[in-house]
Amino acid sequence: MLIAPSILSADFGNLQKEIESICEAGCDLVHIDVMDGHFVPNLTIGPVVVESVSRVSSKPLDIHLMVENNNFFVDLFAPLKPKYLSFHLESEKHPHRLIQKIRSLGISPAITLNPHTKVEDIEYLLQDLDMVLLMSVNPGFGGQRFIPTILEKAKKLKELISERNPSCLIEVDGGVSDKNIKYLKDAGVDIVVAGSYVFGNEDYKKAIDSLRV
Ligand SMILES: O=C(CO)[C@@H](O)[C@H](O)COP(=O)(O)O
Repeated sequence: MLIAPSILSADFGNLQKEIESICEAGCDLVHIDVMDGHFVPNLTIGPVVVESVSRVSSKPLDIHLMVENNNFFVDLFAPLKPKYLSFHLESEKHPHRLIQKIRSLGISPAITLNPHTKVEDIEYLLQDLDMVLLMSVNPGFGGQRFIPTILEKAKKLKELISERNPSCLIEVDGGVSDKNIKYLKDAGVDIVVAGSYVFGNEDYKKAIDSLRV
């Protein structure tokens, strides 16, 4: 299981220290939530802050766009060379085209599904994706409760992935903790995003290690 702490729950007054601490604590990716105030009712950070994060992070960036105008935001963030760049299926009319564009920029393309969206909706995109991000809360805020139906959804997705593109990874984001990590592992999840669970713990290493099942 790979662990990607979401910096949405970090102390933004001490962001450099926070990033260095999670990297030293052994995280695998640094997860960055980009929100535009339209697709979701919250606003977060832009490329200026993310560029600063990339300079102090020793781990690759995993950027999750929660925006309406995906093309505009892909152009903004691609120069920062994240490992993954994901966008929401629900906000994109031409997901296949955007996946090709992200790949052509040398970045691993990923797609995100809201809790209500069926995994079958991306069946014919799977062969072009490196990762699928399943939201286990409604996007927009940290600290929400985990939606358990995501476990069934992850299992269905795993089946589709094994038929269509076994190297595509499954990431789950929202309400992840030591209470549900075993179920996520059993459902075939490869990467978990954890915000409040990691940053709300006094010992980041202990929190990250507890998710490494
Ligand atoms: O994308 C989002 C929220 O939209 C997530 O990345 C949250 O930031 C995860 O926070 P926790 O649920 O782990 O506190």
